[in-house]
Amino acid sequence: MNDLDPRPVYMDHAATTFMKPEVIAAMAPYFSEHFGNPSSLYRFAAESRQGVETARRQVAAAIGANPGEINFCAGGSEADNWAIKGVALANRERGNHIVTSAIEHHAVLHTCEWLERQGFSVTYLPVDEFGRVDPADVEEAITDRTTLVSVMAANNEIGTIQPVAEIGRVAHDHGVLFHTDAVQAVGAVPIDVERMEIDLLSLSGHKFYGPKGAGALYIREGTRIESLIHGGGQERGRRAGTENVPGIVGFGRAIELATADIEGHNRCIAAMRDRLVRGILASIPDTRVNGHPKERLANNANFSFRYVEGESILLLLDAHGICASTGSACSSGSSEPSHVLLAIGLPHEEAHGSLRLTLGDANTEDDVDYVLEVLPEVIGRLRKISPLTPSCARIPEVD
Ligand SMILES: Cc1ncc(COP(=O)(O)O)c(C=O)c1O
Ligand code: FES
Repeated sequence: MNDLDPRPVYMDHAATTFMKPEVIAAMAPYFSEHFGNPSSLYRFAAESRQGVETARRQVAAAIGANPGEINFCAGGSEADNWAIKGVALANRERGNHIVTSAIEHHAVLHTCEWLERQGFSVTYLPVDEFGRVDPADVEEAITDRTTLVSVMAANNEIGTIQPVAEIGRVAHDHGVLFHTDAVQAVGAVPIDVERMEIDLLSLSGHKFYGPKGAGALYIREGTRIESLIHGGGQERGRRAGTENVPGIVGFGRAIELATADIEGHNRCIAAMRDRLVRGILASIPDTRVNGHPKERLANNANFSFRYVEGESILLLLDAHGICASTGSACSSGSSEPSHVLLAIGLPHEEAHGSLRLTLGDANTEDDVDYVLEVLPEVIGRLRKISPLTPSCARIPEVD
């Protein structure tokens, strides 16, 4: 970004995405002319009802489900809470044990911790150095008291894709339900709930160019699950509250667009990402790439730069108009760096200097060039002033 071009270089698509014009266009009439309450009986409200049902079909088609198995809610966090608390509470007489992984999103981890405080027991599986869960570990962790396995489809920080189908098979071999948080995977990894043996799957619209505050939980027909939100009879009595009709309509259109050509989209994004990674590794010494070399989201690049601190990197990048993320957490008041980076075995110092760049439809090759121009300078400047930098370290040249 310079004085002539105030557009930021946005490389934080894992945090959220802009909304596609087609999505905004699909939503627009539901803010104005089709404002009826889908539950109302007069004909005027039928447009709203149809908007919701069209979206339900679009979501179902995108993941290989039946429309009746799609339940709209307020986003990925609610879907995760619903899946885990809902299954744990509904199946209490069968058991009180849940198996999950150490690198789940906090919407899963904090939900599991809450359940532990209510008397449930949770196994947090370790991951390997690339962030993969071993299906054999899932099998070993399952006991006759286990009611749910919850392992994310793809990790939001390091982009690692899990062997979801294998984990689903293991869970089902033992008669245990399988939930996956697919918030980061939808639109990037083809999802088929039948083939992958998934019973519950969390989705969030704002990660695939849809609206924020719109999400869904796929619940396989016949699954025993409690509701979290009680009240009216919306969502066939499973999730009360007047529907966010424009949000649901946008969510449906966005998932349809995001899953139309996953392979072609990934090819294009991965080409940019790979050039970015190569350029960074070539120009900044003492750098490592975190996550799986192959089984990773096409748009994700996660680095650790030794001797520097992630939040300082972000501040300097921000001063250059670059939006990115870090796994370090000073500003949030926690002195602990990312649980994901620690779980893949990074020493504390390296986990502190992490940077996540996630590409998407907002990016061009020029953006990659710009980051490749700015980042070595930023890291060089920080290493020069860092007390951690040894005198023998090679520091990128700073003007
Ligand atoms: C893997 C994962 N799960 C859940 C969430 C929460 O989704 P939402 O922001 O829609 O509540 C996120 C969002 O960052 C995520 O990346
Ligand atoms: S110094 Fe920032 S998270 Fe540790």
